[in-house]
Amino acid sequence: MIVLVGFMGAGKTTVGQLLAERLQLPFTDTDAVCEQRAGRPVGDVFATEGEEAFRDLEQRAVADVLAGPEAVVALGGGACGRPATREVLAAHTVVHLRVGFEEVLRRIGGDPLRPLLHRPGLRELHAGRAAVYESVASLTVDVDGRSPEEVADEVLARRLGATAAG
Ligand SMILES: Nc1ncnc2c1ncn2[C@@H]1O[C@H](COP(=O)(O)OP(=O)(O)O)[C@@H](O)[C@H]1O
Ligand SMILES: O=C(O)C1=C[C@@H](OP(=O)(O)O)[C@@H](O)[C@H](O)C1
Ligand SMILES: [Mg+2]
Repeated sequence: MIVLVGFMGAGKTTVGQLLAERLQLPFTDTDAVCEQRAGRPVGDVFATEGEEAFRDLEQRAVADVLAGPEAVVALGGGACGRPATREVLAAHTVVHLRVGFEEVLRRIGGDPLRPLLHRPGLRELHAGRAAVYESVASLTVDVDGRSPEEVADEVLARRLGATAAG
């Protein structure tokens, strides 16, 4: 598996789709799996059942997807908060798409569909999560100011380089 982690707006979903096309692998987004299982959008689950209920649903979705057939997988930005998820990730190639806080605001500052964006303390959440992403990542790619294609190219070049080096 190639698993993409990083903060909201890093481009996990966008770059994941590109990578899957280039590698001719299926693409799975764990938010989409959660929405399918819940029968409604992520924001609705947050609003009606609360964040912890969403995290439970997300933890199960991630575990199931990572136990399935080979794919490119984009996680939701908060999925690595669960210790069980961090443990499962140890068996996979995990790429941290590292995005700066200002870039997050430029990309998705106005998006009403991401419930956490509109909470106080977003900058602190961004800073705190960076260490968590780094703790699970086999590879970190900086994405600020770069197109999805450029980011996908770098992931492929560095991943293949890492494979060739053993
Ligand atoms: N490299 C990029 N440069 C500019 N905008 C991007 C880039 N990657 C993604 N975006 C845009 O940023 C937003 C968030 O991208 P998305 O793939 O949903 O991120 P994530 O899944 O990490 O939250 C989308 O509107 C997307 O079109
Ligand atoms: O960072 C987070 O806690 C979240 C990120 C979202 O996914 P993206 O990272 O794909 O935006 C989605 O799972 C949910 O809104 C919560
Ligand atoms: Mg996404």
